[in-house]
Amino acid sequence: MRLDVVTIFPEYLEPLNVSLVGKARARGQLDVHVHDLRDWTYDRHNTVDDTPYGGGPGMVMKTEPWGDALDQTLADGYEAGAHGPVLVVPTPSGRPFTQELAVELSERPWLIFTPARYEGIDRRVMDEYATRVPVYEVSIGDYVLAGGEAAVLVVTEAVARLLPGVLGNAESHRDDSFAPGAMANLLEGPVYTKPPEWRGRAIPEVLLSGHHGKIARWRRDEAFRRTVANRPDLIERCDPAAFDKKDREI
Ligand SMILES: Nc1cc(-c2ccc3ccn(Cc4ccc(CN5CCCCC5)cc4)c3c2)n[nH]1
Repeated sequence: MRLDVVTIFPEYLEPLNVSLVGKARARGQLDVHVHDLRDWTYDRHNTVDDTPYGGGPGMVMKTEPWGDALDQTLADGYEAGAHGPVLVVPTPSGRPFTQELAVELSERPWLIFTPARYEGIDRRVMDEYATRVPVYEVSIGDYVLAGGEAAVLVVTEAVARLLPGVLGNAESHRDDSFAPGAMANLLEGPVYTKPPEWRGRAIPEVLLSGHHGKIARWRRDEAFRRTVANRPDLIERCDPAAFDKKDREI
């Protein structure tokens, strides 16, 4: 997969050099290119913003730098043999970024992120590129950030861990909260490791029993409890067949 990011804060994307994404890049599973939007400004102050038409708070990012940057980014990617680009535009007003959307994006060969700052990008930019490539406007949550770069880190990590071979077998995403299967739509339950006792706190006996069926049932019940407590809205999405009443020890 090829990832391009166009930003006025390229240093904000340094975390893409470490950990899971960094390793995937080193292994050649991800080809990441970060571009400074100001490279496509030609005035003395490298201006990327201006006042909003119609008045209102803050500044709006100008069309020309984005147009030149995205044209060049697309041309470079095609030149390098990439294909099927989609634009991923972080915004508070976008569609919710979910595990389902992470899966959809992980199946694309080329993502171009356009994290903005100020009050966002002049609408005509995405109107223009929507005639050429799919544009995904995504929100990573119902809160307002100062810009889109943090969202790029979030989306990139969620997508990268789904790429074949990126997560080791031991870290499978098969049992993710929102992955299909009996645990689908349930939150993660509690996890434990050695020592067997810590500050007078022991491990739930069932986890030491070696009885895999009982352990699986206990984990499902704990996930259910946690979901009821923290995300009751997810319960209605659960598959009732996954919860045979006689099994559940609630
Ligand atoms: N999930 C999530 C993603 C973001 C995100 C993503 C990208 C950018 C780029 C800029 N900001 C800041 C910002 C601040 C306020 C507004 C609203 N404002 C109201 C008046 C008319 C103009 C728009 C919009 C953007 C961003 C914020 N926040 N949260």
